[in-house]
Amino acid sequence: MEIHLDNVTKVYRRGAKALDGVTLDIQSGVFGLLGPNGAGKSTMMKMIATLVVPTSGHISVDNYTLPAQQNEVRRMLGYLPQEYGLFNNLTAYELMDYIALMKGIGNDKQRRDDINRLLDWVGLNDVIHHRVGSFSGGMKQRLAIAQALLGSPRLLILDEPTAGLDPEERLRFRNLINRISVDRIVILSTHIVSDVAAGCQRLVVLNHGRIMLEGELDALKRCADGITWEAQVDPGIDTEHLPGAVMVSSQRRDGSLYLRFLAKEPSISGAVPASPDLEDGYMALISGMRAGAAS
Ligand SMILES: Nc1ncnc2c1ncn2[C@@H]1O[C@H](COP(=O)(O)OP(=O)(O)OP(=O)(O)O)[C@@H](O)[C@H]1O
Repeated sequence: MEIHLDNVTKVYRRGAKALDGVTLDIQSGVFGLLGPNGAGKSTMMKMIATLVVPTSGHISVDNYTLPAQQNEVRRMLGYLPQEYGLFNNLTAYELMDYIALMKGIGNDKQRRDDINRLLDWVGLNDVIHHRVGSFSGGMKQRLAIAQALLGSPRLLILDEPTAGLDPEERLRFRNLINRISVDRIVILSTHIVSDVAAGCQRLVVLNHGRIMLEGELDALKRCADGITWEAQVDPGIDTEHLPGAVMVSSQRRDGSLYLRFLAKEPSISGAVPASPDLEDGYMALISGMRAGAAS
């Protein structure tokens, strides 16, 4: 399975350029779409989900061209939109049943088996017959993920799927995604770096509608090679205004302040080089301190 975007641009009616000449190939596996708010992630996902038409450029999913063959693409699609309005008066089972019918899963036994299996998978087996309105935010999100999986879609698009999940649920979600990613494309968008750390084979970093980096996770780390530093400093130091530095984190421990920052030269005495992680690489890219390299 393969998705191809060729020089895709989207300009919304009031002039916002959400995507700006994006060219990209996506193959089977988990593909992460990372970027700050407004980067264009949702727009790209909606385009692949056949809900937004590009202003210019071309998109194909397998041999189908969008928007001309959108019905063929919809048949292989599971989609979790960023804002998912669930029907609060239905039970989890009723909601899943309704969506399964909409997706054309007509066989009663298959529908029942699929629903029970998926609700079990996302850990909602105890509340199958409870009303959705009584669910916590995390439970609603898990139900929204389960509905996207109905019909075993070969293409799964998850827009900010971990929003509203607590750390334990995040972990459960990552395991779930790893288990279902075989032989299909899973595209997930997030602005949280650790969401892509577990499980994404490839990722794209988007900013202002453009691809800043495309590659494997290591390519993101490498963006902060040679510019990541750690220092133990006086707690009174003004960390907001360190010349030429981008602050990644600061932690107070035992009366001292421990800084992790990016800089071409260590602007603080006693700073030692640190081995970059994904967060450092992401900050380096987004702050413009280091241009990304395709791998
Ligand atoms: N329907 C719309 N009409 C006009 N402008 C839009 C529309 N949808 C998105 N935009 C604009 O396009 C740009 C990209 O938005 P998009 O939602 O694709 O980004 P995003 O990376 O998903 O961000 P977020 O995580 O905040 O949703 C933003 O400037 C946004 O304001």
